[in-house]
Amino acid sequence: MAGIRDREKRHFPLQQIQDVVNLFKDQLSDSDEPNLAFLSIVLGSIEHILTVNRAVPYNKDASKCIEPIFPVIQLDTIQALYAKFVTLVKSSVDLTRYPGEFATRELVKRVSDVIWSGLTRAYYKDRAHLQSLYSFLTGNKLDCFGVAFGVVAAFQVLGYKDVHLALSEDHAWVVFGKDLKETAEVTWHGKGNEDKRGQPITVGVAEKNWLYLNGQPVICSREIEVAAIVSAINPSINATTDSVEMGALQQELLWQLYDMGHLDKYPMALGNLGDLEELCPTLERPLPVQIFEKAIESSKNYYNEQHVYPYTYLGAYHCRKGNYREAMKAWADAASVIKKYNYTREDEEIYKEFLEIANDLLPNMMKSVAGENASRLHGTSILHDPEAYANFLRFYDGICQWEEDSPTPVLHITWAKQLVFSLGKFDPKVRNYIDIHGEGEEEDDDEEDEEEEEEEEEKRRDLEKKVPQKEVSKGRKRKRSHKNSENGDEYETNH
Ligand SMILES: CC1(C)CN=C(N2CCN(c3ncnc4sc(CC(F)F)cc34)CC2)S1
Repeated sequence: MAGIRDREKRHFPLQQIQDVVNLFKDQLSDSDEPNLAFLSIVLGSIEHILTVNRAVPYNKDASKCIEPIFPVIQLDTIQALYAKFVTLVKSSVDLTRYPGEFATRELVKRVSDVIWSGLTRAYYKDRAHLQSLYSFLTGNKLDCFGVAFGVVAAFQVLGYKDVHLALSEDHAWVVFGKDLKETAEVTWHGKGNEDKRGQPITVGVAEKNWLYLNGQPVICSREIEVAAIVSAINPSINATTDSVEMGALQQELLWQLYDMGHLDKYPMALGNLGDLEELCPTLERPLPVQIFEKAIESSKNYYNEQHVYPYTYLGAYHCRKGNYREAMKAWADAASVIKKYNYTREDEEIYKEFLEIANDLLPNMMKSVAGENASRLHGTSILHDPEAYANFLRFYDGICQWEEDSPTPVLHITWAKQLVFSLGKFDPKVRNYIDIHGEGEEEDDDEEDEEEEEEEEEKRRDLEKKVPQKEVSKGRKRKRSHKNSENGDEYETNH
């Protein structure tokens, strides 16, 4: 990888957002690859000044803290850090020992060890602003994503074109070798899990496993790796405040990448852009819902619809806007994706996502709709809507199917309590308008099936006559006892 050339130098000093957008545009339209380490250091240094170390000028009335003007980024600052990274990587790897054009598993493990050994012993891994090489080079700290990205940037410095970032919805690893056929863990995942660095991600590991998206992760090109560091920008100053400037820079860069087609295969980056557009709409750009729909289309077109987050981005948006019908559909669609997976102990992030939907967002939605007299009296609320009820049942059916055959239980008493609460809010009449078919039952269309259906119906009617006013059970009674993951209590539930 050529170092920092005049191409890069002439953009400095960076004094405003447009300067950074122009630098990225130039890097991305260059015949040569965009320089990942260089771009990560630039973004990390801007983010540091705008969020971590905000030298915020106070006007005379100290109560009004004004947003700092964009920091001036000097070339020599970036050059010094870039040289430090190149020196660290090149001095740690004796390339004469790896003569081939493609990386080997041994070399991938070696480079991962170089990044790994550059980290301070113990630090809070989930802290914000640990995603960039600026953080690595000035604070020796990286988060899980940052380590994987650092390995890919290091291989670019070493001149390899085959090592690329692979991204799932909660993990990152690398692909390498001829036709990118090889995979390797290069970072840790979650808390209290032994890292598996150097190991391949086999079909057996990835199959029906959400952490590896059932073998459908985002396999990045150099341009999508740039999109990943832009998407990983974290504009938050603290739990309640974001840097307006940093958010605006991230939004501008994401639109730049969008226009160049580099977000087409990156649903989460599209989701991030949709969230930014909700906060601060850009004139003559697609609406947030349209962007979230593009993320769903991307998952359908490129990832066999194995990604969950495109639907939870959309559901969360509709919930915030009070579009409860649409939120219910998006969440039912999300559950229709997760049901194909088996829940394992390393899937806490998606578990928390569905827990919040089922036990917080949905109940509060039902509560607020039950309180709305007008829509309730006129029967226009979701409580009278068979479609909403069908999606509600599809949501829970997906979660139950997710749990089935899983090594770790999903549901516990709180889930059951909240289900009863939400279910009870629907108007009983809504049940007469939906037709429930089991999984895989086809709509039969020939004669004898019609008769069979009639006989079935006849039997159901007879049974209902015998069984006074009680819902005729369609499923078998299952006794199940499992740990309440919250406090480890044992208890029994009947399904
Ligand atoms: C609907 C949500 C709960 C809202 N934010 C979500 N995010 C999901 C994770 N986010 C991401 N956004 C872009 N790229 C990536 S790659 C990755 C895995 C990590 F290990 F590398 C995570 C992630 C951004 C924020 S999902």
